[in-house]
Amino acid sequence: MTVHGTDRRPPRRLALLGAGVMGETVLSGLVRAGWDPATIVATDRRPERVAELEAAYGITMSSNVDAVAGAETVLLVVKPQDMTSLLGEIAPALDATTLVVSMAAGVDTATLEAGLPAGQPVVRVMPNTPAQVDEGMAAVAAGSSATDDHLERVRDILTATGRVAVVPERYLDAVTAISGSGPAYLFFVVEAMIEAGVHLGLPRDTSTELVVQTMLGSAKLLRESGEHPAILRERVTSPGGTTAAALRELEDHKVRAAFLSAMEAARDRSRDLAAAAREQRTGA
Ligand SMILES: NC(=O)C1=CN([C@@H]2O[C@H](COP(=O)(O)OP(=O)(O)OC[C@H]3O[C@@H](n4cnc5c(N)ncnc54)[C@H](OP(=O)(O)O)[C@@H]3O)[C@@H](O)[C@H]2O)C=CC1
Ligand SMILES: O=C(O)[C@@H]1CCC=N1
Repeated sequence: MTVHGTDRRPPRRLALLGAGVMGETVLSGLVRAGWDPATIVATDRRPERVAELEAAYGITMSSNVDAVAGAETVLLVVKPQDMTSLLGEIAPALDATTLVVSMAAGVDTATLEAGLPAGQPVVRVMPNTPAQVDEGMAAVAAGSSATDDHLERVRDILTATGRVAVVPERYLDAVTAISGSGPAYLFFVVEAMIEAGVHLGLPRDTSTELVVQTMLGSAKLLRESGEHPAILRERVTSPGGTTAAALRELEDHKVRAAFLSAMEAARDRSRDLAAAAREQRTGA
């Protein structure tokens, strides 16, 4: 059921604007963590998406302007390219005390603040999709009017689905390249290893199980041992053995350098998105 207005419902604690992949990741995590769906209102552009999310989570879907009216916290989870117009749409409807949290790659707090009423508290977040299984990694930076209480509120939302680091905003393009986009690189590696297993003659399901459990077990070993990855790698690499033969190929193919270039490209793309958002704003 789509409800507009504020009649006889509990106070809206959270408005989530843009319920795509990342928006649903946050939404589902909060509901899993026990947030009352009646205190969450979300929006999306596509009517079929609205119906799907109402049915799945029992939350209210609304228009952007109705959603932000009276909300304590507004989460912006639209693509960077859609941010300027969304800010323009909601700015007149925001209460002065409402905390605005952006999860968009690139778009900096100065640009967000410039599109909102003066003094509006803003926090920028870079989350990632492993939050879907409560193993997220999010980094958070405060805008010029955000207080420690605002950061604490954002931390409460994000710790429902994983870990949170508060960082200086100048780190966020690098964070985006590492943990924001990072799951995609690891899925890419997993995909390549599964294909390699098939190439070596393993049935696809056997190869998949071997690779996925190896990835999970290696991550757990890293976390629980606290050892440097180079030490753990050395422990697998028997002198003159199979691992040394494989690692030699990875070095010959410059895989380490490729990772560095890939993450520089992601960092640079984040900067480009920021510049485009600034231009959109000043051209608006
Ligand atoms: N996916 C990820 O792993 C991560 C994403 N992010 C950030 O999260 C944001 C969203 O990314 P993602 O979820 O992947 O993208 P999606 O395209 O899946 O989700 C964005 C959603 O917002 C909707 N939307 C666009 N404009 C509006 C509007 N004005 N009002 C309401 N809804 C709107 C889109 O509709 P439509 O389909 O019609 O465009 C879409 O459903 C991005 O800024 C991205 O940088 C950050 C970290 C990780
Ligand atoms: O690819 C992107 O732009 C978004 C930001 C980080 C992960 N996904």
